[in-house]
Amino acid sequence: MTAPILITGAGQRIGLALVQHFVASKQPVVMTYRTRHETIDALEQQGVHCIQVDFDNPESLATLEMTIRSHYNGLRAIIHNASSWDCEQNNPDFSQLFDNMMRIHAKVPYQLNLALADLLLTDDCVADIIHLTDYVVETGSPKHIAYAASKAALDNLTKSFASKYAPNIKVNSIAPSLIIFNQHDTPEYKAKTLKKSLMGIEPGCKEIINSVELLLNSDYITGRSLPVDGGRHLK
Ligand SMILES: NC(=O)C1=CN([C@@H]2O[C@H](COP(=O)(O)OP(=O)(O)OC[C@H]3O[C@@H](n4cnc5c(N)ncnc54)[C@H](OP(=O)(O)O)[C@@H]3O)[C@@H](O)[C@H]2O)C=CC1
Ligand SMILES: Nc1nc2c(c(=O)[nH]1)N=C([C@H](O)[C@@H](O)CO)CN2
Repeated sequence: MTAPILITGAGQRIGLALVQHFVASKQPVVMTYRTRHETIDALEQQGVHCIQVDFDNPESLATLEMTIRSHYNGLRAIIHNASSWDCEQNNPDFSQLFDNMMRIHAKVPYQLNLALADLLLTDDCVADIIHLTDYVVETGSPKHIAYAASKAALDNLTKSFASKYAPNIKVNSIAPSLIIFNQHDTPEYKAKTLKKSLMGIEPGCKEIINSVELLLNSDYITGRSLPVDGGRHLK
């Protein structure tokens, strides 16, 4: 029996698309969600193990580790997808914002990678850790300062864990720019954002699915960041 892939923050959008992709390809998957979106019922009916986790809760990591260990003897991969795209404009308490960004984007992946590494080593194939970072790791972001810094920290964790866990576990980042808009995005924001890349499109979750599959199927790529950004760096 193939060991499951663990995906965090998969109750909606990209994480959910990844879960649905793996269900369709018969790859076992276990996911965490914070808010019980209506999607969770359907996933559970399809046999997906959905674990409710709010990583802001200090006990959440120990509880998640215990739950994973009580159900599985190994993991094929961990995909750190959970994220909060928060900004200074919406958070006058900059200290709290910084802590929140660093916790979800860097501290949680750091602690889970250390706590669950032995489960990644039980499979007879090379295992994977994939960090979802962001194009702004390269540039910073004046409107999402703490967010960008925390994603840069996650990108650095990729390098450290790739060295620490080679050759049995590959560790890579996927660094997207626009993949999918949010429901509240205005037409003006969308038009402005589409102009930021050479391709000028909202590509959709398939770009991340394809990138994840590329990394999972590689025997050689590790310690690297896969840019999925429509040529934004050349605009
Ligand atoms: N969408 C895009 O265009 C881009 C996405 N990315 C990155 O790709 C990844 C997926 O993006 P996207 O699907 O838009 O992500 P979302 O903004 O939809 O967030 C993914 C999930 O993270 C969960 N989450 C947030 N905070 C916590 C927490 N404290 N504890 C547990 N879960 C939490 C959310 O839970 P809840 O449902 O409860 O809110 C949400 O379902 C992210 O890492 C993102 O930064 C990077 C660049 C562009
Ligand atoms: N957790 C999230 N991170 C990011 C999101 C998002 O919706 N949730 N969206 C973006 C933007 O698409 C940006 O890449 C382009 O404006 C960035 N990160």
